[in-house]
Amino acid sequence: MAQTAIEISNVSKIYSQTGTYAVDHVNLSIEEGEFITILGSSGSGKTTLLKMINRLYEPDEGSITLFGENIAALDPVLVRRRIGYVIQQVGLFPHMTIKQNVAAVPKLLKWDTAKIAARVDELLSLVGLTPAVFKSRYPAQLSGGQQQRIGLARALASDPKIMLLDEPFGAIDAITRMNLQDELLRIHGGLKKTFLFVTHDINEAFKLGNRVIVMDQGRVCQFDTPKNIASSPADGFVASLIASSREQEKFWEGLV
Ligand SMILES: Nc1ncnc2c1ncn2[C@@H]1O[C@H](COP(=O)(O)OP(=O)(O)OP(=O)(O)O)[C@@H](O)[C@H]1O
Repeated sequence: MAQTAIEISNVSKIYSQTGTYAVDHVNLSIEEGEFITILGSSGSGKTTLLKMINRLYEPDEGSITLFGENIAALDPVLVRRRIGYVIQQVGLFPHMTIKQNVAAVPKLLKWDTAKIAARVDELLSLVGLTPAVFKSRYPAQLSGGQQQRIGLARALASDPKIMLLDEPFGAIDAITRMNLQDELLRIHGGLKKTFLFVTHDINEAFKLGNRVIVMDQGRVCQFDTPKNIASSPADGFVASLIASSREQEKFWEGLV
């Protein structure tokens, strides 16, 4: 049986400025190797939940364990090194080449030069960019989609077991986004890592996730397979999300 990769027990986060629960008593158990998507509207607590998993934020209540270890007892820097993190604003280092960007964490970990060079080539190929073409370019010389691929390569560099992806394709055009989704599925299938992917797009969530977490106002409304959620929505919010997606389908059917 697969090991539990992430266990979230009764976790809450209350921002002092507003006094309301951004994340409200969340319980989740995620198995190693799963591709989990977190779906919810703006402000539903998706990013806050993700940031508590890599200790960018601390929960006000509850606990989080990664492979059985409570992260509150670990050095936050160590936790972050064990987790790959990709965000919408990729945040590549502008004055470093693509090679230097991808090599940043292995360099911090003091890998030897030959191992780093081989890893950079391997990762660029994995994300679909020819190493010889892209290695010596700077981030500004890449398209948004290519930068996002580099962000993914950089996050994978030290071979973390868990990848957190916060709307990584949010600012990408529809066609590139579809290609990136397919590539991400291929990469996930080959790597056996646990992926947690945040999106507000129901089609993206249902296409990528083997299970989907639906969030609303800090709470988990449903956590199940796309098929089960589509056939048995747990509450009115989930039902309305599915209904809105079906409305869009009808719109397209009406056009052709
Ligand atoms: N640093 C902060 N200080 C105060 N309130 C915050 C902070 N970050 C988020 N919030 C509030 O917490 C709630 C959850 O925010 P969060 O960013 O986690 O939502 P989200 O689902 O990721 O939204 P989006 O899809 O828009 O990124 C929101 O009501 C937001 O206004």
